[in-house]
Amino acid sequence: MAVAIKRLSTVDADFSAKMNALLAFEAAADEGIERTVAGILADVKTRGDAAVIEYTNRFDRLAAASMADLELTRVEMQAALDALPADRRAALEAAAHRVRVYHEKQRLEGWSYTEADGTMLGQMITPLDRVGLYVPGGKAAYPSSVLMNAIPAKVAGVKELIMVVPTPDGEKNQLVLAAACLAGVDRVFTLGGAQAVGALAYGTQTVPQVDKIVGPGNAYVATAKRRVFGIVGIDMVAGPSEILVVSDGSGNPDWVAMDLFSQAEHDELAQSILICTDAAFLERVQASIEKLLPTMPRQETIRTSLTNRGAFILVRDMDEAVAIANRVAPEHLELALADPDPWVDKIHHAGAIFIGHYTSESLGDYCAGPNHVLPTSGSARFSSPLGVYDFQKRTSLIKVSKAGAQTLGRIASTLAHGEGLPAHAKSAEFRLED
Ligand SMILES: NC(=O)c1ccc[n+]([C@@H]2O[C@H](COP(=O)([O-])OP(=O)(O)OC[C@H]3O[C@@H](n4cnc5c(N)ncnc54)[C@H](O)[C@@H]3O)[C@@H](O)[C@H]2O)c1
Ligand SMILES: N[C@H](CO)Cc1c[nH]c[nH+]1
Ligand SMILES: [Zn+2]
Repeated sequence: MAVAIKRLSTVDADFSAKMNALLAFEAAADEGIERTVAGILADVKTRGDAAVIEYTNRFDRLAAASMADLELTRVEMQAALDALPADRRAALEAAAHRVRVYHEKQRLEGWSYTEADGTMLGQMITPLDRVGLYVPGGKAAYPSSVLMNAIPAKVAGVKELIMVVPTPDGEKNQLVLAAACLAGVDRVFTLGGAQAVGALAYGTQTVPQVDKIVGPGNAYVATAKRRVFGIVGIDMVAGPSEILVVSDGSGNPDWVAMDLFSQAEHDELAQSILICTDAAFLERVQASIEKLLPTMPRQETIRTSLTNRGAFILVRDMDEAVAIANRVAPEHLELALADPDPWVDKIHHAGAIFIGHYTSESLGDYCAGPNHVLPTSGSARFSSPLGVYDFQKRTSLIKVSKAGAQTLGRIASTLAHGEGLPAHAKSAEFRLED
């Protein structure tokens, strides 16, 4: 059965309406999910461990009697790392190294300057004390997400990393445990969904309350993160994975088809879009999809994702392609072009840009170095990849000299009177000499 991927063309009169429909999906806006998550969070807040255990047993089909059954020991994590086959361990270590090197460049440094009268002003950078890492594990296990979340946190100097990862049916993914060990995660609980987010946000008798929760997850996780924001910090509300390929008809259609599959296989809700200036190339990619899909183990997920949320968009030229890409603001954008470099700085909204035929998005997911936790659902218009800066806080520093207090005191006093706040004015005036 052919994959009925949507076809759009900029020459169509209703192109704009079709684009709106394509982008209408809003992550976690489902009312049923909102209600379920609100109930779980309230229950975890009130009953703590008991509620966490009940929801985990229900949703992940476990039989935990106490929280001790839902926490992994250091010994277990080390054993997982030690038992890894040599090729997997080498790949994990190589990826961890590359991710660390890239993220070390992101560390924010403090700064200060001193004015002529001796007043010093500056900014101090401090790491967060305790962070919760959500590692998804419902439909697939993500050791790479352990590295992408934990390594920047460690580079920032976070003192304590608490990881949660669901283990449906009690299946513990050994590569996930090994990655947690390698990345220096402090504690791991086998919890998922809204109950895991609630435990980290409110703290329970066993799970320590964290300052910030980071990491992607499904709609239950995203909704829970949005609801606990304010009690704790969050990195972003991540939706399903997305890829947008911009093609000029050069390159291999099989490569493009597989790149579209690579995000579609994550989730039925993932989005894969191909924008192309060449109608004949779109047909070649469609043929590649039909040829390659039967060879894929997760073909039903890919088919559903491509059918419901995928699209081929025929454009008149590269300027149109870039304008549409900027409107979509995708999580991942591939420039599958013969000469991609001139187009890079015309892309203003994308989580990550993959430049040229050899840069498959999958390399970024695992080991190129940049983070794979990226803004989705158009939020690349205003937010950035997860990075070291997400684990650092800025504090302003102000040290006013006696001379500085005279100049600043007069300005502050005048403005404070203007705001009708006499105590503010007096506190500045007390320090004036005349
Ligand atoms: N942005 C990224 O960097 C990135 C990386 C990896 C994965 N992802 C995305 O993360 C998502 C992972 O989703 P997942 O489902 O595989 O794992 P998940 O860990 O996010 O969710 C699993 C949990 O969902 C909860 N849940 C499931 N059904 C429920 C229900 N009916 N009621 C209440 N709770 C329920 C359960 O508690 C379960 O433990 C995918 O969309 C994938 O594309 C994103
Ligand atoms: N593509 C995902 C982010 O959207 C990250 C990932 C992890 N493993 C494979 N891929
Ligand atoms: Zn991926």
